[in-house]
Amino acid sequence: MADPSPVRGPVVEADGISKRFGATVALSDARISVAPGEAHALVGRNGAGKSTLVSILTGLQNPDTGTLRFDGEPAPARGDTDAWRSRVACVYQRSTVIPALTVAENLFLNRHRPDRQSSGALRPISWKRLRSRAGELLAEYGVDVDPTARAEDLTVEQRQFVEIARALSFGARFIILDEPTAKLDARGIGRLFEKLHELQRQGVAFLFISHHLQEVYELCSTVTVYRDARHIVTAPVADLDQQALVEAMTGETSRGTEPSWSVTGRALPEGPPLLDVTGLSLAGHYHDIDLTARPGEVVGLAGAAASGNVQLGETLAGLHRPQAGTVSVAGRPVRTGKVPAALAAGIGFVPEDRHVQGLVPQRSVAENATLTVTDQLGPFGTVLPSRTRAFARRMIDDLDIKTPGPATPVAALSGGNQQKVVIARALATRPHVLVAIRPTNGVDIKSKESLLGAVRQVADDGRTALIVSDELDDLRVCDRVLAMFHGRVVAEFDAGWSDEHLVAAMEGMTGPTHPKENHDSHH
Ligand SMILES: Nc1ncnc2c1ncn2[C@@H]1O[C@H](COP(=O)(O)OP(=O)(O)OP(=O)(O)O)[C@@H](O)[C@H]1O
Repeated sequence: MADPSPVRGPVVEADGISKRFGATVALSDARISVAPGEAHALVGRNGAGKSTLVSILTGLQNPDTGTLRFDGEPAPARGDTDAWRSRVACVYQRSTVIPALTVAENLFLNRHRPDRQSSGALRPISWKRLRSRAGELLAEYGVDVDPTARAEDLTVEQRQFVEIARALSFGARFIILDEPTAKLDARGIGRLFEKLHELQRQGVAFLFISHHLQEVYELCSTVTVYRDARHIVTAPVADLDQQALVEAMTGETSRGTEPSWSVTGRALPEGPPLLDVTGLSLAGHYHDIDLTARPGEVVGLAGAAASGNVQLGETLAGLHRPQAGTVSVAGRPVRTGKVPAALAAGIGFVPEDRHVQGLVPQRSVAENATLTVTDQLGPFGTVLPSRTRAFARRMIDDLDIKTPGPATPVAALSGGNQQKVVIARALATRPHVLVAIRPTNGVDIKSKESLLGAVRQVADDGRTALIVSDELDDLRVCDRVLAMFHGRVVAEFDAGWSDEHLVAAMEGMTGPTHPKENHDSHH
C-alpha cells in the first residue's frame, strides 16, 4: 500500500479537452476530476463523448487540446504502456483478455518484467510459477477464478474480475468501468458492485459509465453529465434526482418519462398465432418449449444469464439447430438451423452482440440498415442508392440515430447509435415476427423509448414481436411475459405484472402454481 499522504489531489484531472474526428466534434472543452477512493459516474446520451474521453484517459488517443494529469503529474507519453497501466485501467464491455489463453497467461502477458530474481536478472518463465503467482494475485483481490481456466470459458463476470485484478496488479488505483453491467444479470451486477465497494474502501477510485441511472445512484457519490461533447454539470448524486439528471443529459425539461404506449387494458388479440413453437429443445440450453404469439402481440421472454432465453431467441433466427421441436410462422413450418430460412419465413432479428453478428463496421449507416433488403430496393439485385438513402434517412429520424449522415461508416458512430442501426436493419425487412435480444442494450434513457416504441409498432401493424431480455424496461412494452429459468418456462405474466414477482420468477423462485397476474382484469 502506498503511503497515505495527508493531502492528495485528484487521481485524475482532465481539463479543456477537445477532440474532433473530421467534421465531428466529439469533445469540446470538456473536463473531469476524480478524487482518490471516489466512485464517480459519467453519464450522457449516445454520442455525448463518453467513450472518446475514456480513450483519452487511457492513452489510446491524444486530445487535440487540453491537459491531463494523474496524481498531479502530467500524463505519460503515448506508447509508454507500462506507465499508463500503472495509473489507469479500463474494463470495457468488450473484453481485452485473449480468449485462447489461460487466466494466468492473461494476467502476466506483456509484462515487461515478468519475473525478476533479486539480482534483477530476468529468468525464463516457469509456467508452474506463473500459475501459482496468478493464484496468489487472484486471491489477493478476492477473485475466485481458476488460473488454469481458458479465458474463453469464463463468464462475463469472471472475465471482468480478472481484468480488474490485472489492473490493480499493475499498481493502478483508478479504474474506468465502461458499461460493465451491460452483459451481467441481476446477480452478477450485485456481485460486481460488492467487489467495487470493497475496493473503494481500500482507496481505489472508479469512473463508472452506465445508461442505467439507478446504478449510478447505487454505486456512485458524484456524477458528471456530458451533453453534445460538452461538460454540463458535476455534482454529488444526492443533489440530482433522476429527473434533474435526465434534464441535464437531454437539455430539455422532462415531465416524467412516461412512455407513449400503454399495454395494460389492451384486449389480447384473438385468432391463429403468427408464431407457433412446439416442443423445442436445444441440449444444454432449453427444453421442450411451447410458445405462441398472435398478430398484434408483443411477447417477452424474460430470464437471467443461464435461463436459455437468448439461445431460444437465437434458434428462432436460425442460429442454432434444435434437437427437437418445430417452429412455424403464419402456419408454415420454418426449417430450423438456417439463417436464410428464418429470414425467408419473415423472422427479423436483433442479435445480442452487435459487434459479432450485427454490423459491417466499414460500410455506411445506409448500407448496414438495408443489408438484408437489398433485393427489395432495386430490380435484378442492383441497389438503387437513392432508395437506400431515403430508407436510411427515415430510420435516422425515427430511431434518433446520431450520425453526420447516411453515408457515414458505422464504425464512426458511438456504441448506442450502432445499436440503433442494428434495429433499423431488422425493421427494414418488415418482419412478420421480430425477435429482439436485449434491444436497448447500450442505448440512452431517452432513445430507449423510441426504440421500444418501434418494436411496439411492429405488433400494432398486425405483426408480432418477441423481446428476449432481463431488463424490466424492455419487458414493460410486452402484452405477455414468459419467465424462463434453467431452460424452462416457469411462469407467465399478463401486462401489469409487478417487478418483484417477475424478478422472483427469473431467479427461479416460483411456487408449484404459475402466477398469472391480472387475469381478472380488462379483457
Ligand atoms: N473514430 C471515430 N471517427 C469518427 N467519429 C467518431 C469516432 N469515434 C467517435 N466518433 C464520434 O464522436 C462522437 C462521440 O462519440 P462517443 O463514442 O465518445 O460517444 P458516447 O458518449 O460514448 O456514446 P454511447 O453512449 O453511444 O457509447 C459521436 O458523434 C461519434 O459518432
